[in-house]
Amino acid sequence: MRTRFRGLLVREGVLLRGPAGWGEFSPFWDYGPRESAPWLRAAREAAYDGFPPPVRDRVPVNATVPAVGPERAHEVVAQSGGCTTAKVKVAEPGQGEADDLARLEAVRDALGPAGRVRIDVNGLWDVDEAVRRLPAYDRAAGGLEYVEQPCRTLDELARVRRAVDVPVAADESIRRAEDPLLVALAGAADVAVLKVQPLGGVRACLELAERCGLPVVVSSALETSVGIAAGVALAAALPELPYACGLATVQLLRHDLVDDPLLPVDGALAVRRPQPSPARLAEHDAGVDAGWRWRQRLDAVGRAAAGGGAA
Ligand SMILES: O=C(O)CCC(=O)C1=CC=C[C@@H](O)[C@@H]1C(=O)O
Ligand SMILES: [Mg+2]
Repeated sequence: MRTRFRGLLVREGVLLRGPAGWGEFSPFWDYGPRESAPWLRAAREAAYDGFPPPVRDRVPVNATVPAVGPERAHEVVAQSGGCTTAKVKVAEPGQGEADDLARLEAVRDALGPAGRVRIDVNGLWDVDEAVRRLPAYDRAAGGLEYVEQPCRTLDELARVRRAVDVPVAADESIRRAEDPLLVALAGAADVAVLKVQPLGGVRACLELAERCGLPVVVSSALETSVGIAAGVALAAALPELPYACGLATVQLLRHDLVDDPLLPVDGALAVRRPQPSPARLAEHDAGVDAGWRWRQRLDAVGRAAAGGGAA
């Protein structure tokens, strides 16, 4: 990673190759075998089944702004490849409200008045804190498009949604839920953030999108361009795509595995599936120890996916 994101400085994963192409299996290490089973299904879909046909050939994307200082936040937006929407991380442990507000002001300044700004709290506020803070964040951002996962539980999201004017998007409440559809039933969100790997693949997400009835923002799980291509395939196949997607995250990585990475041009990603290059695969081989850890993990997740194994 270029900057610490989600507490991470290094991203690891496995690529699977099958008759339909390459798939990426890269669950974060805090996902156990059972929770990682959908991630494996997503990689297998990419490798063995391929993706459903697209209905568009470009996917508008947002710049993703980590919990950095205002100067750096300004640069991230200015160098984002023409993105007119930015998602800003807030509520970083160890930082305060003043850090968030300064970052939001810098992002609005970089985007200009026509840009859109959304924030991601990753569930770190309680209801009172969300209701108290959101008006100031809304002002500093010059208007918020939505707040992603302001609190942890569905009940809390629903209470925030009733108390504030800023629309609420659900992310963890969908990707880490036993039943991802509950979010719509509980009236907890205006927008569903869908990530292909944790939700078990492009087709599983299309079905979920149809059943939950909420507008969808497709977002990444910090994959290389191989995994991002699956997110792009989902965004390209959705009947409606009213928001910019969180798929411009290859920029957060220092390296990629393809020669022609999925980076935005004029604020959008082209709908395509870049291939990893043998030279880059060799260069970024994670080594014998990591290889061994991932083989063990694949075995455990494979067992969990087949119906056994630990959580
Ligand atoms: O949505 C985006 O702009 C980029 C993706 C992104 O923010 C995330 C990817 C993976 C893990 C998460 O912590 C984070 C998120 O919470 O949405
Ligand atoms: Mg999120």
